Amino acid sequence: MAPANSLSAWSDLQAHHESVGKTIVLKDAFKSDPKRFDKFTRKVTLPADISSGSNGTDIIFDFSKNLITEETLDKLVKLAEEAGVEKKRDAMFAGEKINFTEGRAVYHPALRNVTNQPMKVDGVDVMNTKGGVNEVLEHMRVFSEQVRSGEWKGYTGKKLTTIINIGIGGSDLGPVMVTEALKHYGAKDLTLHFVSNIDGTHIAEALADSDPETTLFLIASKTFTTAETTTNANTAKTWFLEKTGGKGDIAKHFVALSTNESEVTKFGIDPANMFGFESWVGGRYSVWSAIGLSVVLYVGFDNFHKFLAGAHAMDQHFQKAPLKENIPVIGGLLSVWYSNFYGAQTHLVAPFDQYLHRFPAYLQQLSMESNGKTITSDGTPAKYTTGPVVFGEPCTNAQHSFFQLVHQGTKLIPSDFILAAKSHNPVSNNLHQKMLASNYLAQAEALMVGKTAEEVRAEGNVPEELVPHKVFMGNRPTTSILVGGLIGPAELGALIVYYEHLTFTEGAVWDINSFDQWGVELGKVLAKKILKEIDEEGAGSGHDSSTGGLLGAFKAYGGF
Ligand SMILES: O=P(O)(O)OC[C@H]1O[C@@H](O)[C@@H](O)[C@@H](O)[C@@H]1O
Repeated sequence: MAPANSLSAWSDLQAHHESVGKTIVLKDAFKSDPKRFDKFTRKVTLPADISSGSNGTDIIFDFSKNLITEETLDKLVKLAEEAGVEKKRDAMFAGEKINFTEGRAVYHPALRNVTNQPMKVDGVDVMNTKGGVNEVLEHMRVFSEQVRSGEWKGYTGKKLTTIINIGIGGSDLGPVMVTEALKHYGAKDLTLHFVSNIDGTHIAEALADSDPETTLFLIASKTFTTAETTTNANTAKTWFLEKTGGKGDIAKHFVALSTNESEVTKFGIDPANMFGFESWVGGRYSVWSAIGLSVVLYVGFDNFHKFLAGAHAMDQHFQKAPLKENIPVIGGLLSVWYSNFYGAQTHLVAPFDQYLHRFPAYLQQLSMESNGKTITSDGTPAKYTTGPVVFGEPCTNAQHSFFQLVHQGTKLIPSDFILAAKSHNPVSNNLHQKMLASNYLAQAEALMVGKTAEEVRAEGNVPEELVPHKVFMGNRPTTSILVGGLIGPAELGALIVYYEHLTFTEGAVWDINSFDQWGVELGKVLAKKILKEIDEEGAGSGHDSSTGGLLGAFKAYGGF
């Protein structure tokens, strides 16, 4: 594929940005077009049998408060066409090796292919082959039901009531985020811990809280070679064997979620207690795979299945909807519009939902590990900016911390606001929910309409020298996502997949490989070398004076 800036739609968008984009005033656009909301709002509906509402759940994506006209959207769609977004999407769903730097298919949609469409990689039916998607799912169902019912017992015959998932990156962020988001559906008698950091505090605190007789460890690692995970897992194993005086049965208390059977076996886990998946599942796309076992244990298999089904519904929308109606495509194109034509460097995602408090952290890996790349498909550096810095926190909290900058700072921060119409906790007769919703609506409105100097003065009693400080420029774009009911498993699945395919669309336009992650390697290699040097005499070798100086100081102060 060609670099994005060589496409004719790109130059066309540049000219369009100069003539229209730069001058569009959103509040005026709404005044002059009463149909603007309808024109730029798109909807998916999740069917009743999977959704949390008895009539199905609509999820509304309101793109109307973005800096676009109908012409802009047409031109962005043209860019997607010229960049081959549809062709690339179809190649992904056909199991082609679109992860061209690793020679792998990108096939996580198969994990949520609950309608059992034929899906093949290298001619192999990944759904029904031995060890394939359906078999692993069945293993997850059986195992989770055994653990949840107490039929699966620890070495002293007790029910397992503490689950410690040890994993990092994609083997942690998905399970953490989803179990938090679906806490309402979680088993109340289960305590979950997620240990990811190599900082010994993380595993120590989880172990201090746990009883070896009733603890189940899930060692979650696609490669089973990640230093943090293998070190934490070994520490957990030592703790378990010490605490049980060597009587503890590893087979009853440790399972592996991985693609690497030989390393799993070396660690001492019976392959019968391994839940596998394939190399075509990228770490940041793995919550749908065996890596999601903690989710299944916590919310039960039926809910996990709905989670997959909601994701599948969004996959189908992405596959079938024409580009101009295609919700993740529009989201991705807007990101390109702001990044490449307005110079935006960031993207804020603010869920107005406490259960979604880890959603922005999850999206950081999804987006920034996928599209934090410079090199395009022909091996040359992109001459345009690529993946934005994604950040966020739940609202209303974020409003009381960094929203100052979003409203009055010098940077353009395209923002997504997410709200569910219904709360799982309608306390105080829904007062909280109504206040939450009023903030969700008010923030997007305030960011758009702003406040002029005249309006500030009209409020009266404002000293003239304070007027400029109280002005809000407005015209700051937001996308409002409204879940027309509760956020249950299916709704959550669909929301995640919206962002997955938004990220796909961005990468497809930018002509980068969204599916490798070479950028995480260099630090790992250097850390290995330095780890050795900590145990050797001196302050290491071949380092710059800062690294060497700090290494020496660390050893001296730490007594190493
Ligand atoms: O699941 P494992 O193999 O332990 O990897 C955990 C994480 O490691 C990081 O360095 C990246 O490669 C991530 O994409 C990955 O999710």
